[in-house]
Amino acid sequence: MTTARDKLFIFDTTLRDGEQSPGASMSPQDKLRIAKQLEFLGVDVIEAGFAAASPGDFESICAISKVIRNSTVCSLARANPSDVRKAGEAIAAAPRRRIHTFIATSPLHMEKKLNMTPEQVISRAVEAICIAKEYTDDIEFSCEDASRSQPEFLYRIIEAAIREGATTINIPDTVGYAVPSEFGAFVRDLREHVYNSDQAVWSVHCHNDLGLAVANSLSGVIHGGARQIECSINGLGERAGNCALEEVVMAVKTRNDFFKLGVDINTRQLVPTSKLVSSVTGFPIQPNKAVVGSNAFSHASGIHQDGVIKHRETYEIMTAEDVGWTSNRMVLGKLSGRSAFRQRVRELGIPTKSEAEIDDAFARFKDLADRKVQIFDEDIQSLFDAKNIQPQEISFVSLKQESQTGKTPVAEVTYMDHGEQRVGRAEGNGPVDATFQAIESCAKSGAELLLFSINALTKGAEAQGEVTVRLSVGGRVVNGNGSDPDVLAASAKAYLDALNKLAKVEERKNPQFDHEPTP
Ligand SMILES: CC(=O)SCCNC(=O)CCNC(=O)[C@H](O)C(C)(C)COP(=O)(O)OP(=O)(O)OC[C@H]1O[C@@H](n2cnc3c(N)ncnc32)[C@H](O)[C@@H]1OP(=O)(O)O
Ligand SMILES: CC(C)C(=O)C(=O)O
Ligand SMILES: [Mg+2]
Repeated sequence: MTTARDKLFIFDTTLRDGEQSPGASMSPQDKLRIAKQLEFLGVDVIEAGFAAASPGDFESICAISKVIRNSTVCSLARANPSDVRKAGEAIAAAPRRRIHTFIATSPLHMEKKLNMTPEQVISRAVEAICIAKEYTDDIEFSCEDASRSQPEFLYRIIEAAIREGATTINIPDTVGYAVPSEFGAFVRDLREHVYNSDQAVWSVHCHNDLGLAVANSLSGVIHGGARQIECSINGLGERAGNCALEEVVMAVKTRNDFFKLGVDINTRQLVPTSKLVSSVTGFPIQPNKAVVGSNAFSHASGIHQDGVIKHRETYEIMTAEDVGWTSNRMVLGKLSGRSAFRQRVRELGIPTKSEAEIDDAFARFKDLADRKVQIFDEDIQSLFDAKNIQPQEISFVSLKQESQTGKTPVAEVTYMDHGEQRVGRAEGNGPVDATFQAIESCAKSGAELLLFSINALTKGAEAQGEVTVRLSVGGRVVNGNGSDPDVLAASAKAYLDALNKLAKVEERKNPQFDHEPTP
């Protein structure tokens, strides 16, 4: 447990600034799911929305306030009485509740946007804080566009805000204009010149227009003395986004020797939270994204793979498990070496008689990798299978489909499993899903579908469809392919092909593998 002095508060704004990402609008149900996950992750504050923005946002903050118990629930409000009252009403049910009121303080914004004098801006801020006090004693005040504001004006407005009752002072780099050393010094200068600065927690809110949001936030903490960082999952936010929560948290944790600050975040929930936000918003996570990208703990080059196999820390500064991945990953390709190849062969349970046999297969592997971008487990298997081709044990027989607009599609798939005929029938979200569910109703493999793609093998409406599915079970990943003029039949064939490959991996690992059909 960390003490108040050395604790760094994590203020999550995925549901407010995150939703300002063009295209990232979230339904109230989605927001509630994300809020619960953020609470589980352990964030100190959840900025649940902007109550005055719409009746939907108001209701969604109310709903979140009713269920969240361990994080503070916060609503944003402009510095006007009606926004502040709406925010206060929306968060009323939360045991820990905060009103976050803001007004722009840069000459540009005050003159061109607000059309207010600096004195009017100060009195608006003070009035908003005064009204907020009717609803809570946890009040945050933000000087929007602070990094382009004049320090002398900021001293005055911040002093007035704290005097009126603001308990957190947030310094936003609203347009991502700051650079790290300058921003840290800027926050420190404000803290040193505001006479009552010690009566509030100082916070930073950095945007990523120049890709500096995490660096600026950390500088605000280490050089400026801020003790709250405003951030969002996957760095979601207005324009180029906000400081990414997963990055800033792991920076502080991994370099605790330098930061010496406590963050009470359950880091094993970072990847699940990132995946949830990505699936709700439809914003994919780039593979090379720090911490939560699929490549963040993947090693593709032989020298690195060899190092990691010998001693993980040679090329990893965090563990994959600590941020919520199942494990790190060795990706086999043309840059891989013998070490990683040998390890994968063993993991797949492929029997080998000698090092020479592995060397021989490795030479063929390099040749294949020169021609194929990604090498999957079944490609490795096939290097050894070439001499010992086994018949397909699971094979497609026929498919019946019932699809009609407005009705749930139903599929019936007949297939052979080690000599037994199996017939599976199921409904699904679409015809392809119904087909896969029908197979799973018999096969019960528990496989997760990682990829589904269709290509036309020939031109024209009668084109043969080639389907690829990628399945994962217990860390094993295989691809299955199927082709047929009927893309649904091609999909069923591809799924069954992948199940075949999974079964072969099991057979190799455990020769006693039971072929009895599932009842
Ligand atoms: C930096 C940030 O991220 S700030 C948060 C940004 N988020 C959002 O804007 C999302 C939610 N916003 C909305 O739904 C709408 O903009 C509303 C409901 C808040 C306001 O809608 P409208 O009343 O139609 O106003 P509109 O959005 O066109 O203009 C904003 C008005 O607020 C004023 N304003 C802007 N910021 C502030 C502030 N912090 N305090 C007081 N007034 C402000 C503007 O000067 C403008 O006033 P004007 O209409 O008198 O010129
Ligand atoms: C409302 C404030 C904190 C904001 O989002 C910004 O200035 O970027
Ligand atoms: Mg912002």
